[in-house]
Amino acid sequence: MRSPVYVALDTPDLARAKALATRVRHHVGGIKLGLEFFSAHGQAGVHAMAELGLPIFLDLKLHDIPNTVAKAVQALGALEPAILTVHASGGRAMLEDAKAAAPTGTKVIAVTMLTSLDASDLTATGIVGSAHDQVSRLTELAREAGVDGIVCSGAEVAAAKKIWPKGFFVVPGVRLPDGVVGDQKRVVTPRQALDAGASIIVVGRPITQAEDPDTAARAIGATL
Ligand SMILES: O=c1ccn([C@@H]2O[C@H](COP(=O)(O)O)[C@@H](O)[C@H]2O)c(=O)[nH]1
Repeated sequence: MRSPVYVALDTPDLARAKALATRVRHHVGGIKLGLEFFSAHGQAGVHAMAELGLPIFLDLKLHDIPNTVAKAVQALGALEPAILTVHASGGRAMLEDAKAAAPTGTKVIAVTMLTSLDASDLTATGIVGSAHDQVSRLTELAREAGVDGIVCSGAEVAAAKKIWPKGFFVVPGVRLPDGVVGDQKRVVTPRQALDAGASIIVVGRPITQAEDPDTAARAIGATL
């Protein structure tokens, strides 16, 4: 069975991304390419990474008016990513149009509340309620809009799964108990995320910044 761990290759260096992916390929289920990589290398870079044969999660977190997002999704279609992210807060029409514009095999996943935010960040942006309330609200919206699932932290995934039992749940902000948290605020361990209902977990720096990335990836896999 394929590992539920997707490694986030957050680097603008194509050679480094390829080298990292090659080292950890037997311990992960796929690779996640985000804004840092895509801004540096665009579609050509994604094609180059796809040659490694692992599923590609294109984490661009699209967020704009429905027409613009739909056209962007269409333009990305040739890449046929396994997973593509948009922001749930873009609204129902944007989510519906993103899903309609995506290739059949691509899961369109809505980011609810970034794992780098906590309750005080919500308040500062004028959002009423807890992280749990916000994720629940946006999970319901994503379900109604017909996308395939959501991104949330491991602290909310069980509640989100109750709202949407058939949803696909992506959980970043994952750390081993003694791990460096960095800019993440809502963090759980890989095991906790999966036990709570994550479909896949995203792990970046704990693997990519490790002295020995394959040992780090293997160590995370051993806890699952
Ligand atoms: O809410 C979110 C959505 C996406 N991410 C992305 O996941 C990885 C996490 O990297 P770490 O180094 O393991 O912290 C990164 O690419 C983010 O862009 C997220 O962290 N939270």
